[in-house]
Amino acid sequence: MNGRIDIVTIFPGYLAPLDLSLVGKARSEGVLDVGVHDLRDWTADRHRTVDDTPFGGGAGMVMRPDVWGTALDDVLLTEADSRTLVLPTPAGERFTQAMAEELALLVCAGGQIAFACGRYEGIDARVAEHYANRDDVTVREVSIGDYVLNGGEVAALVITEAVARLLPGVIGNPQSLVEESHGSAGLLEYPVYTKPPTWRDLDVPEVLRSGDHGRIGTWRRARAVERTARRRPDLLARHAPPRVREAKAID
Ligand SMILES: COc1cccc(Cn2ccc3ccc(-c4cc(N)[nH]n4)cc32)c1
Repeated sequence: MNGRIDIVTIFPGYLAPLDLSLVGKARSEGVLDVGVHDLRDWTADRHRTVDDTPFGGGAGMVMRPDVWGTALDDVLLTEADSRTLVLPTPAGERFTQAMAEELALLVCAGGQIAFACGRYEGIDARVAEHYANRDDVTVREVSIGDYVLNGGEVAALVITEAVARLLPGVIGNPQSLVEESHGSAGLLEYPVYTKPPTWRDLDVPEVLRSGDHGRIGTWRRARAVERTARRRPDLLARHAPPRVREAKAID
């Protein structure tokens, strides 16, 4: 796997968590290449200006297209198998596990994922437009949820972690990827327990201590369906077997 992830930001320190834990270990072992770049390194003025006032008026400032263009032309690698420019924004398509899998497959194939982390009121819209017009770059404007952050860095951390953990050699036990929520099962995670068997008068469900793996599997699936129905019925509809979906269509 010789793909890579690059992140351009005016707050490189925000991406320090990528030096830690599993992603940090994968980077130090050469399993994954991640580059963090300071956008101000591509400014040409003594004040290292990256923003300006918005055309059409309104509060706040907008990030300049010229600085972003100079930076991204440098960061986007012609030698990569592919180039995907991810622009975090509240106005983006929703980030999902399916998108994480798509991006992970690109990185596995030697592709580059480049994040442009905006601040202020966002990045001049022509930056996304320019790179979307290039036939060697794919642009994804992505939201990590229906809430407003102050910039794209947290979204880049979220997306990078969700993608990196799918890459070969990053997490110790790939089997756990199969069993996870939003994974192939499409249901929420069942509740998990460990020792002690009783804690503050609360007992671990007896079935989990029975050693009967058939019963355990049935219990876990039932808890996952129950939890999904209660907390995320939208996922359950997607997960329902075809006959149930047909029945709903008939109703
Ligand atoms: C662009 O429109 C905006 C409107 C109000 C504030 C901001 C602040 N802001 C700047 C850059 C930026 C990048 C991503 C996000 C973001 C993503 C998600 N899921 N929530 N918030 C927010 C960002 C932007």
